Amino acid sequence: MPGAPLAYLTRKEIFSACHRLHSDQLSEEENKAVYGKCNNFHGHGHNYVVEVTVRGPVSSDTGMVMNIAALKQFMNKAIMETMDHKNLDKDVLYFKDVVSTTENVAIFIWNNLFQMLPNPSILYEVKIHETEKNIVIYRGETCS
Ligand SMILES: Nc1nc2c(c(=O)[nH]1)N=C([C@H](O)[C@H](O)COP(=O)(O)OP(=O)(O)OP(=O)(O)O)CN2
Ligand SMILES: [Zn+2]
Repeated sequence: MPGAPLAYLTRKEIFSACHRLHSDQLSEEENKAVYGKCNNFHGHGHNYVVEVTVRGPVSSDTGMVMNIAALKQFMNKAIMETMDHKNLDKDVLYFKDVVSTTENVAIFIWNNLFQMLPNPSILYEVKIHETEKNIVIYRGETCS
């Protein structure tokens, strides 16, 4: 809709999960050197704060970019049902061979939502606060 106002809509969800940073591509020693305390055998947990942003025209009919109720449902499926109160490395197949860094969790969420959204082109950003201090943003971009 050329000329329609373009707005950014963000919804936040919080999920609790545990993980261990460990790569099968590395030796035990290399894992300890690369991941330090995060490679501890029994793992650790986070309360991940996820912010999903969609971007699109504000419909003159509904006054919405998309219904937050719909975004909430998609995020429930893409995030809460798949990862809340789970062990990412043992309960989520995606992380069987992918290291459960926050970068990869953001990519996983993006991929899930991209497949679910009726109009995936409005998906703009997945932002994850792994801790108070560690934040990752993914926008579906690839390096050229
Ligand atoms: N590039 C990444 N590096 C690290 C990630 C990650 O997802 N991507 N994750 C971790 C660990 O999961 C860890 O739990 C977080 O590390 P850390 O910074 O030690 O956690 P805190 O912020 O709580 O520690 P502070 O001492 O308060 O900084 C590590 N690296
Ligand atoms: Zn961690």
